[in-house]
Amino acid sequence: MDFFNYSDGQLMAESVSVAQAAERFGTPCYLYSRATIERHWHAFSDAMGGREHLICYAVKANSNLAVLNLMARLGSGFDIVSGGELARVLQAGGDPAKVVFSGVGKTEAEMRQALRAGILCFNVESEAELERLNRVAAELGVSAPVSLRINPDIDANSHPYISTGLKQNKFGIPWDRAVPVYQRAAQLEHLRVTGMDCHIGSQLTEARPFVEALERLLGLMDQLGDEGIELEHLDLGGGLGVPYTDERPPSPAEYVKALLPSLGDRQLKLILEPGRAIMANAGILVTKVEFLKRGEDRDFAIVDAAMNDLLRPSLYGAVQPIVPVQPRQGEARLYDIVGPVCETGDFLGKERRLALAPGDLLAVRGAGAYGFTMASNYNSRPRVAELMADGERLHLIREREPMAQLWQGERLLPE
Ligand SMILES: Cc1ncc(COP(=O)(O)O)c(C=O)c1O
Ligand SMILES: N[C@@H](CCCC[NH3+])C(=O)O
Repeated sequence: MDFFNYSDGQLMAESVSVAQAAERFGTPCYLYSRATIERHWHAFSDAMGGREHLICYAVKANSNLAVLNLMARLGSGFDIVSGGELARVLQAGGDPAKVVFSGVGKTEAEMRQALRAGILCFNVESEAELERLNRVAAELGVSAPVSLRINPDIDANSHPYISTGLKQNKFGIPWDRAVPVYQRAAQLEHLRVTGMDCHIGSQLTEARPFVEALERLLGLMDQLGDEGIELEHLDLGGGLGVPYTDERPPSPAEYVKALLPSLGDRQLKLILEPGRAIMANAGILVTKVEFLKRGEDRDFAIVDAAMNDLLRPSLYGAVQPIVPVQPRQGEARLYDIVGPVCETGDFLGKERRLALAPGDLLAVRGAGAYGFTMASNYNSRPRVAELMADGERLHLIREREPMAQLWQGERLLPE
C-alpha cells in the first residue's frame, strides 16, 4: 500500500501532483512519500505486540538525511555498513545507541569511529574481524559490543546477486564454526558478546526461509547457553520483499507474526533490519520522454533518466512498473524504455505497452529503495534531485547536483 494514486487523470504523490513537482524541480527526480515511509515502518513495529524489539532501518536502501531523520523521529534504529553511513545517521539526528554495524570488511578507522560514537553492536562477520575489533577496542580502552553474523546456509530463493545466506556466499561466519568463534569471542578481553545475527538475502517473497533461519539460530543459542554464553538479542537481518509487479510477499505484519511463535517467551530482544520493505514503494523515479524511435522489431522511448540513476533493471534484470504521469488516449505500442547512457544495458524497462508522445512524463514505481543510493555519475551525469511529498506539501530534500560538482576534488597536473 502506498500513496501514489491517480486523481483526475494525474498521478499524485500523496496530495501533490507529480507533474507539478516535475515542472517545479525538473526531471529526472526521485519523489518519496512521507506517509508511506511512516506507514511501512509502523507496520513492522506495531506487529511486535509487547515483544521487546528494535527496528534497525537498513541505511543502504535510502540514505538521504531527510529519510534518516524521519526514521530517527519514529524512534528507529539503523543498520549501517560503512563509516559513511554512520556519519549520515549521526548527521540526521539518529541515536548511535540504536546502530548495528554489518559488513564483511570493516576497517580499523571505521571500528574506531563506531566505538567512539557508542553504537549498539558490531555484527562481526569473520574470525579475523573479531581479532581486529578486540585490538582496536583495546587501543581505545573500551569494550566492544559484539554480535556474530552467522551464515545459516539457507536458500533464500532470491536473485543470486542478493542471496547472502548460503555457505558459498562471502557473508557471515560458517554455521559449523559458530560455537568455537563464540567461545573465542567470550575469551577476548575487550569484547562483550551481546547477540547473534543473520541476514539471508534480499527481496524474499516468503516467510519460510526467515522462520527456518530463526529456528536454526535459536537452536545455536541453546547450545551456547549450555556453554555458559547467554545472549541479549537476536537480529534476523532484513530482506523482506516487496510487490514490484506480481510478487506477493507477506506483509510486514504477516512476516513478524510468522516469526513470533518460534520466539515463544524467551527473554530476547528481536532486531530486524528492513530496508526495501520500508522504502521501495515509498518512492518513484520521474522521467521525461525525450524522443520516440521506431526500431526494426520494437520501438524505443528514450527518456532522460538512465542506468546511472536507477541501476536495478540493468544490474539484476529487475522489473519495476513504469506508468504515465498523465495517461493519454491514443495508440499503445510496445516500447523499450531506455536512457541516454552509452551502454546497450541501459534500460529502465523492456516491452512496456504505453501510449506515449515526446515530452510525456513517466514514473518508475518501486524506486524508493536502492535507487538513489546506487546512482553514479557515469557518463558525467549529475545525480538527480530528490523530493519528498508530505500531504499537500512538497520538499526538496536533495538538490540536483550542479555540473561543477562532477569534478569537485579533481586536480590538474603541474606544468
Ligand atoms: C546486513 C543487511 N541488513 C539489512 C539489509 C536490508 O535488506 P532489505 O533491503 O532487503 O530489507 C541488507 C541488504 O540486503 C543487509 O546486507
Ligand atoms: N541493491 C539490491 C539489494 C541488495 C541488498 C544489499 N544487501 C537491490 O536493489 O535489490
